[in-house]
Amino acid sequence: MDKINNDRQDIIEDKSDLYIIKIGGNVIDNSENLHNFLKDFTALKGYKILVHGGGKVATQLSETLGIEAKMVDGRRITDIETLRIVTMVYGGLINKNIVAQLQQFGTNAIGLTGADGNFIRTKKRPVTTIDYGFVGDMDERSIDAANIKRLMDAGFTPAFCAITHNGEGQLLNTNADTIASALAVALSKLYNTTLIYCFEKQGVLKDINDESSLIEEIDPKRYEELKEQQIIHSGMLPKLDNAFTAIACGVKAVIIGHAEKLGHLTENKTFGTRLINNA
Ligand SMILES: Nc1ncnc2c1ncn2[C@@H]1O[C@H](COP(=O)(O)OP(=O)(O)O)[C@@H](O)[C@H]1O
Ligand SMILES: CC(=O)N[C@@H](CCC(=O)OP(=O)(O)O)C(=O)O
Repeated sequence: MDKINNDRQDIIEDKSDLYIIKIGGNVIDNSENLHNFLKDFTALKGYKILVHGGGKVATQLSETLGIEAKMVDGRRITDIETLRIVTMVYGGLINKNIVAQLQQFGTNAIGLTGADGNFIRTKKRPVTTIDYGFVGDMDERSIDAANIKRLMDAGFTPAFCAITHNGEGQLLNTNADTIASALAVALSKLYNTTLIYCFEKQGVLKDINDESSLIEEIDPKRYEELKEQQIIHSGMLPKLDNAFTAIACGVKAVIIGHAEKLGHLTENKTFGTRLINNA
């Protein structure tokens, strides 16, 4: 075992397998699908971290409260009212329900924002032509990998929501795909890390309306072509950008696939779209 010199603390490299699994808002919104997914998550052996979104639920609550939900390039414009809503929805309602269900299945989950344990510190996105409000951006020092490892060594399974903090008392809203990718990169220094994006489709599709049109592998060149042909658009663009960043920065494998297929990993079978880093 090698000793790694981490900025914040010295830690021992483990190099066990670690799965970082992100679950998207459309699955969370369906209680049966979420339940099945959490059961499959529990069945997966080894070290695991869950990251969840919940954008769909936050949008619904905003609208119920008469606050318009505004997204630009897949990111939510987060004014102070919206920050209150996302904190309640992601950090409270969704996170605690997920933790309770994981406990029911036997996973000793601990529900976290980035402020808890100071595990994820971000910086408020600077105002340019667009003011995103209380949105937090990550950098290479944002994640405290050493203390997350300690939590897992103590037997806990972290379940992160999409709320972070700036270390000066301010909570910030951070895209859950980005959190999953940054966690995977930081923890890949310590573990053999696989990043899995689970959502409501079979993976990256040639035709978004045809679930049988799965693209099984994508490399950076193919990604550029698919973008040009507008086969990939909207929320899939930041997801793939995050996924390619992860694989270029030491993450062993990245999979994008249907939440109902997570159980394939327990049987050592793959699923969805795999990213190839041939850069
Ligand atoms: N080629 C594609 N294949 C699959 N989904 C795509 C594709 N292009 C765009 N999308 C869209 O990307 C969405 C996934 O992104 P997003 O909504 O951010 O996911 P999540 O629910 O995981 O946060 C899909 O629901 C789909 O509408
Ligand atoms: C800044 C920003 O956009 N944050 C996201 C966080 C939630 C999220 O990522 O949820 P899904 O994975 O379900 O899309 C948002 O509020 O929508």
